[in-house]
Amino acid sequence: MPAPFRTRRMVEFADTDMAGIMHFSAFFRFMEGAEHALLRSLGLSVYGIDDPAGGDAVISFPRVGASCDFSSPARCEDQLDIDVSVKKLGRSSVTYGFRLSRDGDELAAGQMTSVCCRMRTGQKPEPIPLPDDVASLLRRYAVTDGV
Ligand SMILES: CC(C)(COP(=O)(O)OP(=O)(O)OC[C@H]1O[C@@H](n2cnc3c(N)ncnc32)[C@H](O)[C@@H]1OP(=O)(O)O)[C@@H](O)C(=O)NCCC(=O)NCCSC(=O)c1cc(O)c2ccccc2c1O
Repeated sequence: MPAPFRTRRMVEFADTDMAGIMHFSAFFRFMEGAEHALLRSLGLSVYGIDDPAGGDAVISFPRVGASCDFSSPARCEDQLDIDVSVKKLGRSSVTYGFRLSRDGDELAAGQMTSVCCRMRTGQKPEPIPLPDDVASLLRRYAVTDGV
């Protein structure tokens, strides 16, 4: 099984709540930031990729699902390791899995699903098949057979 993509991020004061622990919404920001870092590491960008059909539409990845389970609190100035893997590659969708840990101890685990879409101003996003080159790059972090 390939190693997950790993990035590290410090918990800032603004990520915490009045109890001094990281707010649940910040976990989603950390997961999203880690996914964007994974895309950058593959030469892709969160701002979009070229339309395989040509033309000037933007191809991007709106989210259709996100969840996270929280098992232990994180505190201001903790350094969190965020591991990202690709749990599922569908026709147009990508489901990422995330593990957030501190010094090897898991604090939270989550997942997010994005759909590859052609985006046109004022129109609903149009799901399109994942371009082969993008799917091939994402497979580097695939964790299940047949992905
Ligand atoms: C995105 C949609 C246009 C998809 O339309 P629809 O759901 O009708 O499409 P399909 O039924 O054909 O399904 C396509 C594909 O998605 C899978 N899927 C659908 N729903 C779910 C779900 N809930 N969980 C898991 N998977 C789901 C389905 O199985 C199909 O998979 P295949 O692999 O078999 O093809 C439409 O759903 C839509 O417009 N939704 C609203 C999107 C939205 O507004 N999201 C919230 C804001 S987006 C956001 O926060 C965001 C964050 C980022 O970090 C971004 C980064 C880069 C770009 C954009 C970002 C972004 O928008």
